[in-house]
Amino acid sequence: MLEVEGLEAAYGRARVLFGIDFAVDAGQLMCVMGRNGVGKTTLLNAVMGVLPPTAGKVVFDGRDVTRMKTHERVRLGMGYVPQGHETFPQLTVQENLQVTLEATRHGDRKAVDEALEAFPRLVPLLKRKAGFLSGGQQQQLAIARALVTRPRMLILDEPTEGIQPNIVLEIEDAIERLHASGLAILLVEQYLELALRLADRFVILEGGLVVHAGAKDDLRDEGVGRMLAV
Ligand SMILES: Nc1ncnc2c1ncn2[C@@H]1O[C@H](COP(=O)(O)OP(=O)(O)OP(=O)(O)O)[C@@H](O)[C@H]1O
Repeated sequence: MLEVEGLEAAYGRARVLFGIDFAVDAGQLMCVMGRNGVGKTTLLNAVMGVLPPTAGKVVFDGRDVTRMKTHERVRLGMGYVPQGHETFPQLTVQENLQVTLEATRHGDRKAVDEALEAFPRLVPLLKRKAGFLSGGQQQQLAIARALVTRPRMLILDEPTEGIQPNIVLEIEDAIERLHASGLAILLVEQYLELALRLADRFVILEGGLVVHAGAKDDLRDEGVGRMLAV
């Protein structure tokens, strides 16, 4: 469903990705792991066209999307939730979802209800401004907004980072349910326990390269722990 081939990216002259290869099959949950600063966020930004790659290819559902704009990729079914749970702080929860719906091509109002089913905690907060939500609630809203676009693949950058523990569990449960419902997911996650719970497959980045890749059970290898240890 998603193929990333020889992907390279840079900030000005500073090269960050040096030829990344991996693929995510339909319905699969792929976890991108690695220590701070190895290029995980850069990889997602390059996959989504937020940072145009300097070399390589991104293919989604058989279409080469490497040169497409981010919004065109979203229309094709790539739902992106960047790091830092971005929402419109001055708009209410309802308005945040509505604005996203209006930007979609399908325009089906039921998509808002479906997104809220994934995050029922947001229902009593519909009239509250997003800026007044807790970090965890904002993250739920950010994922719900991506769901309103009816993605075929959800791309999540450290969705539980810096979030209070009781909501972390809710977010993990929601990701697990979305995955169980057949949605493909590309998840950046630093923590081994979470990857062990959710991932089908994983890649570990180091210095802008994939240094290890495998199936969930390979995450128990001793060497993997060393690659992730700070
Ligand atoms: N906007 C930017 N301009 C210049 N350099 C950047 C920029 N964003 C990131 N970098 C650098 O690129 C490298 C990879 O950063 P990136 O954020 O992709 O790593 P990461 O693995 O996602 O780390 P973290 O887990 O801390 O988010 C780092 O050396 C970082 O300093």
